[in-house]
Order: sequence, then C-alpha cells, then structure tokens
Amino acid sequence: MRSVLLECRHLTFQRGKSSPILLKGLDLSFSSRELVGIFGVNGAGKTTLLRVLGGMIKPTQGQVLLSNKDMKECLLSEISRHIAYVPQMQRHYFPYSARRMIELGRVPHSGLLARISTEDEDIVQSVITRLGLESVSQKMMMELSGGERQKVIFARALVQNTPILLLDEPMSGLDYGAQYQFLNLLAELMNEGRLIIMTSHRPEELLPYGTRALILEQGIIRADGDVRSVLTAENLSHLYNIPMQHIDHGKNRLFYYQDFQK
Ligand SMILES: Nc1ncnc2c1ncn2[C@@H]1O[C@H](COP(=O)(O)OP(=O)(O)OP(=O)(O)O)[C@@H](O)[C@H]1O
Repeated sequence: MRSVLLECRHLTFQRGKSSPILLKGLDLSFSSRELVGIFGVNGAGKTTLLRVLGGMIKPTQGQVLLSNKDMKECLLSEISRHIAYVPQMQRHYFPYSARRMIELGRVPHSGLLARISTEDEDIVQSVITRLGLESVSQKMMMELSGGERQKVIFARALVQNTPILLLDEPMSGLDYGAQYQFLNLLAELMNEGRLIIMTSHRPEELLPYGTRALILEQGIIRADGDVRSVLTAENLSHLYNIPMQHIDHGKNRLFYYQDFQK
C-alpha cells in the first residue's frame, strides 16, 4: 500500500516583494513508491520547488507537510532523517575524501560529533559497492571528475537512508552507461518503497520507470499525471515552443525535433 509522504498546500514562493511569484498556490501530494519528474524551461522554478519541498527554503505562503506534519514544526534532524537532497552539480567542495563525504550522510542518524559506528561503516561500504565507487573512495573530492563527484553526492544521499529522495538534475554529468545504471538503481529504490522526485531536462530518462511527471510553467502545474500522458510531443512542443515529435519503442519514447533540416 502507498502512503502519502510529502504534500504541499497552497504553496506560494516569492523571493522578495518586487520579485516574480515563482510558485503560485501549488497543491501537490506525493506518496511512497513514486518516481516523479519535474519538467519546465530554464528558470521555471524547478529547483526552487524541490528546495521548498525539502525544507531548505520556507514558502512565502502555504504549507509543506512531511508525513502529515507541518514542516514548520519539524526539527532539522527530523527532516534530514526523512529527506535526502542532491543538488545540481557543484564545483567546490570541502577538502574531504570521497569516503568522508559519503560518511557525512550518516550524520542525521549518528550526530555531528559522534564517531562513525561499525553499523554506519557497513552502510557506507554497501553503498560504495552498490554504486561501484571503490576505486574513487580514497581520492579527494577535488580530484574527481564531475560525474564521479555527482555519484559520490548521490551516495551520500543514499547512506542517509531516507524514504524521500529529492534529486536536482541527477543525471546531467553521467556518461551513457552510468545513466543506464542510475535509472535502474532509481527503479530499485522506488520498488523498495521510496518516493523519488527529480528535476530533468530529458523526458526520455523518465519514460521507462517514471510513474508520474509534472510540468511547471509560469508558477503553476500545467500537467500532472502518468509519464506517458504528460511527456508527449504535443505537451513538450507547447512548453518549449518548438516543433517536436515522439516515437514509442517498448517502454521507451524517443523525442526529436520536427523539420530540423529546414
Ligand atoms: N539564490 C537566488 N537568488 C535570487 N534569484 C534566484 C536564486 N536562485 C534562483 N533564482 C531565480 O529564481 C528563478 C527560478 O530558479 P530555479 O533555479 O528554481 O529554476 P529551474 O527551473 O531549476 O532552472 P534550471 O532548469 O535552469 O535549473 C530563476 O529566475 C532564478 O534566476
């Protein structure tokens, strides 16, 4: 059975009085065992929505509810035991090794000053193995490639062992093979019962396993539903104002620009 893990009610967000209203009274509900993609043009507010849902920034109006509890009443430690957030690719990191960076994901469970326990070490090691990070785990973060860093930050979120994962363009730096493995991993995590919400610019990546897609446009949700009904050439042509077509192939849907050669 699915249970509602995260909701927002009448969620409005505006940075300042003279700034545009980025999110306009959104009502959304997300449950366990969902893999949701948020789509929208650059600057539409996808990251902002993820960050408000993750409790990192407060709504201007409205509420975010974590397992039915108003997030305003949740301690930071409580939020981080429920939600792991993976930001868009960053350039600068503290001078930590990859393993140390991953270990930090255990802090919500063990506390900032506690020594890492044997149980924590086992969890960290199992995630390093699951993501194939053995060869980079002893290297410093700044010595890693962009895609390797991306995997390490995802590993940190996984060891947090939360029912909710919020991922901001998680596949942007991954090579083709790593994207394939990552998609399969997301499907596994969803089947374990997690709620995964990710932003994306590539509808293809959501089609095989995604359960739901949202289109955020001018502060409102223009479409919300099953991936195959939302991520259509018609909806994307309208969203990006370009002529698009799609072809279905099994579980996959391929998108292409119509009349590209003209
Ligand atoms: N820290 C900030 N201070 C001021 N404005 C910001 C800040 N972060 C984002 N914005 C603005 O808020 C708007 C929404 O940004 P957001 O990052 O949520 O968009 P997005 O849909 O995730 O975009 P992209 O697809 O380019 O990543 C943009 O106009 C952006 O310039």
